[in-house]
Amino acid sequence: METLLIKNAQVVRADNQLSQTDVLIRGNKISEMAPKLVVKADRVLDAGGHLLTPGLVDVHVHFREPGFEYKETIHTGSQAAARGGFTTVLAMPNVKPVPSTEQTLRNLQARNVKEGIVHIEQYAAISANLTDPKINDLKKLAAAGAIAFTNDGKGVQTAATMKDAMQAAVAVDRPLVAHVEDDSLIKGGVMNAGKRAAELGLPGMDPLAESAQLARDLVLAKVTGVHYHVAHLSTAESVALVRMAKQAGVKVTAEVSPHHLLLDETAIDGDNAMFKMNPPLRTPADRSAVLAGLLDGTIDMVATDHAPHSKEEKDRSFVGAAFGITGIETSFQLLYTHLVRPGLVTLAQLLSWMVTKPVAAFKLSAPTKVAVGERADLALFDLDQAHTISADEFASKGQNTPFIGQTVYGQTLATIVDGKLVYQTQA
Ligand SMILES: NC(=O)N[C@@H](CC(=O)O)C(=O)O
Ligand SMILES: [Zn+2]
Ligand SMILES: [Zn+2]
Repeated sequence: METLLIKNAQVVRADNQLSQTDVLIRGNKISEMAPKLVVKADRVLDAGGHLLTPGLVDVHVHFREPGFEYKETIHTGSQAAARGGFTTVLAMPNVKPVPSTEQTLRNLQARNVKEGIVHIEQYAAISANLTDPKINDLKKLAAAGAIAFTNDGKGVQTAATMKDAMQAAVAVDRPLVAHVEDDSLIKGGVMNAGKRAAELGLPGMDPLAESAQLARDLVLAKVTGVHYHVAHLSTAESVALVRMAKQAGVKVTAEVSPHHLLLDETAIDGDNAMFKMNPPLRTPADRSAVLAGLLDGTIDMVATDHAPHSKEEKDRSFVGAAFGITGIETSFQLLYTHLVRPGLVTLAQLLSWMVTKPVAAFKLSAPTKVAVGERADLALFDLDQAHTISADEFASKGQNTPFIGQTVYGQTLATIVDGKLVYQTQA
C-alpha cells in the first residue's frame, strides 16, 4: 500500500491545545502518529509546523453540473473545495435535470464520483423541479443513496407539501433540509427590507419570509418527529425560533453561512451585486444574533452555500443579477481571521462547526479527528502568513464574492483525500 509521511504537523486537541506530531498514512488510513516517526515512506510532506486538521465538511454547496456548467462543474467545484480545505461536501439538487427520480440521482452520483476530487454526497429534491406540490418518492431516492432531501433555492410553499415530505423523510430516517422562504412575502425584493434598501432605492424582502415559514416548519417537525435542518439561517427571529424549538425537544439543526456571520446590509456599498444572495445580508442586530446563536449551540454548524455564477450574471445591477456568492475557498480563512484570531472563538470551536457537527448531524462517514485508524481526509493550514484574496486565484469558475481584496490568515497548504494529496500550494 502507498504510504505518505507528514512530518512536523500541529494538531488541535479537544482542549484547544496544539500538539506536534508526525503522521504516517498507509493507503487511505492514518496508521501511526508520534512526535517523531522514523519510517520510510513513498512520499513525504513537510508540514513545517503548520496546522493539520480533519478535512472540512460543507453540507451546502452548488456545483451546477449538469445543466449550468458555465457557472461551475463538479470538477472545478471539487477543486475549489480542496483548495478551501474541504474533503467532504453535500451537493444541492438545483441542477438540470433536478435529481427527483432514482435514475437522475444515480446519474448524478456517478458523475460526482467520476469528476470529483473530494467526497461528494448528493441531495435529492423533495419535489419535481423543486416546486411541485406533490413530493417525490423519497423511499426510492433514499434507497439510491440520497444523503437528505431539499428543494434548496425554493421554499416549500405549502404546509401540506412540507408535512408530506417530513413524514416521508422520517420513514427513511434522513434529514429534511429547508430553504425557508415564503414567496408571498418576497414581492420582488432583492435585498433585506429596511434602512439600507431604502437608502439604495432597491426593492426589499421582508425578513418574515424566512422566519414565518420556519415557525410553520418547526411545528410540523415537532409533530412528525423528522430531523429538520435549516439551511442558511439569517435572522434574529429565526435564531429565537430554533432556540425555542430545541428547548421543546424538536429534532432541529441549523447552519449559518460565513457571510451572514461576517457581513450585514451596512456593508453593501451601492448597487453592487457581489452582495446579492439569498437569504440577503440582514441588519447588524441579525448578524449579532446569528453569531450568538452559533456560540450558544442554537446554530449547529457553518455551511458556505457556495453559489458560483458567471461574470455576466453578476455584472448586472442588483435587480437583474443572480442571487448567490461563492464561499468554499475563503470560508475557513475568513472565519479564522475574524473570529478565532481576535479571540472571539477557539480553533476547536471553529472545527466543531466545520467538521464535527456536520458529520454528526448528517451521519457522515468523514473523520472528525486526526487519529490512528481514521480515514486520511486531512487539511493543512498556514495560520501565520497573511494573504490577500484575489479573483484570479480561485479554482472555482465563480469569482462572485464580496470578500475579494480582503487580507486573511489560514490559507490551505495541502488537502488530502483518502490518503492522496489532492491539493498543494506551490512553495
Ligand atoms: N444562495 C443563493 O443566493 N443562491 C443559491 C440558491 C440557494 O441557496 O437558495 C444558488 O443556487 O445560486
Ligand atoms: Zn437556499
Ligand atoms: Zn444554497
